[in-house]
Parts: sequence; C-alpha cells; structure tokens
Amino acid sequence: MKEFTGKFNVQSAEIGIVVADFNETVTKQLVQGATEMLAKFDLENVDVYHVPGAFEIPFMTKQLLAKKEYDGILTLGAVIKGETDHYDLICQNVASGVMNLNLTSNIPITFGILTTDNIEQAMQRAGLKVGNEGAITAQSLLEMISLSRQIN
Ligand SMILES: Nc1c(NC[C@H](O)[C@H](O)[C@H](O)CO)[nH]c(=O)[nH]c1=O
Ligand SMILES: CC(=O)[C@@H](O)COP(=O)(O)O
Repeated sequence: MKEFTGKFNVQSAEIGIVVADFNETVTKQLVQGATEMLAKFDLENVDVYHVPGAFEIPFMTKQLLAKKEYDGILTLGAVIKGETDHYDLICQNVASGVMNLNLTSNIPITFGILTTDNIEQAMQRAGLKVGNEGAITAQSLLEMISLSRQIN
C-alpha cells in the first residue's frame, strides 16, 4: 500500500490570499494567523487581495486563477448573522462559489470564511479560545499543495 500525505513539500510555493474586509476586526486577525503560519514554512512572498465582502471573494478568486500563477489560493472572511436571511444567501452562495472554483481549477483553494451567529463566535475563531481559522486554513492549503506536487 502506498500512502500520500501533504507533509510538506511546499518550497517556494506562491500563495494568493483573498480576504473580505467586511468585519475587518475579525478578518485582519485571520490574515495575520494565515501569514504567520505560512512564514513558518519560509513562505513570505504572499499576495493579499482585499475585497469588500465575502460575496466578492469568488469573483476575485476567479480573476486570480485566470491571470496569476499561484500554487494555491486562500479565501478568508467573516459572515456574521443579522436580522434577515441575507446571511444564509451569502453563506450558501459564497461556499458554493468557492467549491465550484476548486472543482474547475488545477490549484487548491481553501475556505477560511467564518460563518457565525455573532461577533464573539467569530473572534473566538480568529485567534482567541478556539484557534485561528486563518492559520488552520493556511496549513490545509500547504498540505494540498504538497499533495498535488507528489502526484503531478
Ligand atoms: N453581512 C456581511 C457581508 N455583507 C456584504 C456582502 O458580502 C457583499 O459585499 C455585498 O452584498 C455587496 O455585494 N459580507 C461579509 O463578508 N460578512 C458579513 O457579515
Ligand atoms: C451576513 C449579513 O449580510 C448580515 O450581517 C446583514 O445583517 P441584516 O440581516 O441584519 O441586514
């Protein structure tokens, strides 16, 4: 039996980050967590693209897939429930948009977009008690890049 894991052939990987500035108090922490994780693997040549909100993430990601040569793309955002069903529409469409791009591109795209009931839950997942989703998503991206390199 031959097993493949994503541990960790990521030398010189070119990474793009697409981050939504909506709920910036949270998302800037996600970017920090992600960039600190990437720096642990000496990956400091990271491009960060800021979009207004999570809904704009799939479009910007699609643009990067068409115009840049990244080894992987990281999407970061924080969608926090309000009084209306706007939250549900954004979450569903952004998640399916990112997944569709994953399935049609030849590089991995990871999903670091928080979808929470309130700001407290989001902050907990941006570096407080429950870890940093940006760091977690960055590590997942590196594993996928490494795995891709092993099979290509
Ligand atoms: N309410 C949140 C939004 N809303 C904005 C949308 O993402 C989008 O920018 C707007 O509808 C214009 O197209 N975005 C978030 O990232 N987080 C939210 O909680
Ligand atoms: C996720 C959202 O779009 C949400 O924050 C908007 O709030 P509301 O539903 O109260 O308009």
